[in-house]
Amino acid sequence: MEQLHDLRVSRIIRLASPRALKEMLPVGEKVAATVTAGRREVENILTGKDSRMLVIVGPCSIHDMDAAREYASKLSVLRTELQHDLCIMMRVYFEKPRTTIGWKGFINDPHLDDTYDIEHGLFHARKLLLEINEMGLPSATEFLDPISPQYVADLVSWAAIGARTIESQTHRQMASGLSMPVGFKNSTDGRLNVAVDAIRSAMHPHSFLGIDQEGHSSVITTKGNPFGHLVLRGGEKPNYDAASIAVAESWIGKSGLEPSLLVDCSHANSGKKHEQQLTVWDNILKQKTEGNKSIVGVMIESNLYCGNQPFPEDPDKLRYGVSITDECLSWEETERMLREGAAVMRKLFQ
Ligand SMILES: O=C[C@H](O)[C@H](O)COP(=O)(O)O
Ligand SMILES: C=C(OP(=O)(O)O)C(=O)O
Repeated sequence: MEQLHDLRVSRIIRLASPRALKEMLPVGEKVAATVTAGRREVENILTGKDSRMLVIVGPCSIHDMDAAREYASKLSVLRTELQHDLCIMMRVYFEKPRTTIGWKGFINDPHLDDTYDIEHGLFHARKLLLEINEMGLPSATEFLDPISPQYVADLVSWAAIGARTIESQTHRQMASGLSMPVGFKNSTDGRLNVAVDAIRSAMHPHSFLGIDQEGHSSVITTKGNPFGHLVLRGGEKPNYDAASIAVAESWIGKSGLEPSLLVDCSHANSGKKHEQQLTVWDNILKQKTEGNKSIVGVMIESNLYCGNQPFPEDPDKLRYGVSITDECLSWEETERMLREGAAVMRKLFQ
């Protein structure tokens, strides 16, 4: 008989189960407290019980554990300093959705050399998330692969469904079972309706195919996620200005959702130019000063040093602390803008 299966599969490597990884890298009390408190903070901001601005800030992607740790230790100090006005969490993105092809993030290819050592990627992603939470700094990430949450989602306080997967039933189902609030991005061309559909879909229970903690394929039945919200990331044109925010508010209002949204200062809102994020941030602060209530948070792409660098032919030649995906603001710029933003928020609520 002719072979009928795996005609285009060249390799299958069995991985350790989620439970086995968690036994190797268990959660301690401090980490559990950080994750839970981070999730509650986001929930309270989304429902208006907490009037601070949520700030999800950090590298476009994680590729170097040392640089990520250094960034996290600086950010955890700033989080404490500005905690009365801003709720700061670190963007810790291990999975990258690509427009066509490209490096798909640390979990997929941690050595940056097409060896796809996913076991290493999952281990070190989990280890870094433990370290960041141990600093008292909650983490935010995008979930892209529907299996990876089983390995790391217990360490995440805010999650995103990205612009490229917002219409995917698989991702909406996954979000319905995630334990943290989930931000849904508008589509890459700027449509809001698909993100609103995603939020409404994820609010409901679903049953679907997934894996359990032992790695066995299973029927997963979820309860629905009541903390879905819209993230404006721009599309064919930016959508952070007051007129675009009014359109978003109307979409949310019509759908009966909580009137809370986040603005991504990067991506199509910045034209992927790192310094443009400052313009978006200033505009958001101006809208807040003028009385806007619906914008409850922002996302900022920031690293130790500004800009980005090409994906390396030789990973040893990488510049330390510089993004290998989208452009990022430098740490100095980030610190300055967040201090200014905190001062604006403080004045508003005095
Ligand atoms: O955040 C990173 C990128 O915007 C996203 O992954 C798409 O990147 P690409 O268009 O370079 O593939
Ligand atoms: C890819 C990202 O965003 P978006 O889905 O908005 O393009 C990202 O935040 O890394």
